[in-house]
Amino acid sequence: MKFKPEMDSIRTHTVPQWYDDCKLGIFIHWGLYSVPAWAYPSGKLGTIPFDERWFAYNPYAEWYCNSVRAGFGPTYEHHVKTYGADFDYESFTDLWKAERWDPAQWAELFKKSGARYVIPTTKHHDGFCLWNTKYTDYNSYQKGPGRDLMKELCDAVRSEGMRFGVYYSGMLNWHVTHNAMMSDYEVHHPNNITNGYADFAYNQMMELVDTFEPSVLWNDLDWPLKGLDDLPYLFAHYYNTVPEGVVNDRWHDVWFDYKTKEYHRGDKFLEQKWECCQGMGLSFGYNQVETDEHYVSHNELITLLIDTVAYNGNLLINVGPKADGTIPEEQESRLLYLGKWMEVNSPAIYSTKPFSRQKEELETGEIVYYTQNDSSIFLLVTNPKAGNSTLRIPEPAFSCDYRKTLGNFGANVAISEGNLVIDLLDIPAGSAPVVLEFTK
Ligand SMILES: C[C@@H]1N[C@H](CN)[C@@H](O)[C@H](O)[C@@H]1O
Repeated sequence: MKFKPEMDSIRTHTVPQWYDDCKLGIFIHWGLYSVPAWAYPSGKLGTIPFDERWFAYNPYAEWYCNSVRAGFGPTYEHHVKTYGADFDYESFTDLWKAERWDPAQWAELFKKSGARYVIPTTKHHDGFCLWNTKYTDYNSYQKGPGRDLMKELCDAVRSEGMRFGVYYSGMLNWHVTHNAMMSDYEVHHPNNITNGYADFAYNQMMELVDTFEPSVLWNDLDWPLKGLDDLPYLFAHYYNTVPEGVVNDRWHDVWFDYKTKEYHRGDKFLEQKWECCQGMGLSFGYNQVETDEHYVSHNELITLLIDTVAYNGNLLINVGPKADGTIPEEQESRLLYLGKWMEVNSPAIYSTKPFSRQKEELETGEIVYYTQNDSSIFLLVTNPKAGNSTLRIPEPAFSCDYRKTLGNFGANVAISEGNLVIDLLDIPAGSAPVVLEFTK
């Protein structure tokens, strides 16, 4: 066995090339919370104080259970009006049928989007498990849909040639704790800090490793504090079982292969591999209250990917399916649009590395990004003007030869008075970002 259950051994693990190259993944938040599918679209994570103003007005629809437990606020009021004050969260198992779910359709759509890995919630904070786990009957095989949703999805994803990872909420389990969490402190100090719960989480994570041999272990928030000593055993077993496996950074700072960001991007890493996750709207779980206005636009989604890849990151964009197993049209439309763009422009995305300059804002309003591979430098122009326009890039970061545009538009390129001057020709109105390739 290459890895021993000691941190010195674990620290020898490096980020596998596939993870660095693939750049785009699909996150999926699907569970009991998809039945009520209701949250107050209060605002983006990071823009609202992380106190009652966030927790009682939580825009994350997958936090429905906790928002109702608050006992006040819009979600609580919606729950009482819609289901009655005595309707407990676990009763949603009787209403969740997934009657229109076709995992092959999901996998086909994700493949078309250009994504190369898929990470579904196997168990979110509510504690309901989406696989036939032997550690609790509170799962989708014993209750609700009556199916091993993760096995079916894993098979469909892999049959499309994509990698399958698993999200697991190690720290929180609202099937075990019953008080509302109304502060960051309470979220990180739940009262299920028993050794028994730590063992439960460890056993379930080991079961996920042995059952699915997932390409990514995506733990959320933190790991049970009485289970931290278990982690070297978990990581060693995981890496010995899945040699190309990769682990995120939400394990109480014990270890990570890559860093994560959620919505709020702030200062981006460059040397360290990282991943940004967010919904297309303000929520991960499907929120029936959200309309198209809450979602990033089709072109903003592409810019989000570019702004992540140019800084050495991967974008893990979330899909929040409806309880019946269909994907909301607004989300499907954005994934297909992204996929059409990737069909033409993916050479500037897949298997690239950050360039010496990542982004610059031009006086004419365009924002230009750079990526590179061994033979080319790519210049990606977001929000290009319609028709013909001229970009002037002062003190250009390179002097190599212009090769071609990636797409159906023209360009003339020259160096003039120390500027890289690019005439963009025939850009359609509302165009997605356009890409020019230069030969090193
Ligand atoms: C990906 C997101 N992570 C946060 C915790 N930071 C969760 O609270 C949220 O529901 C979602 O799963």
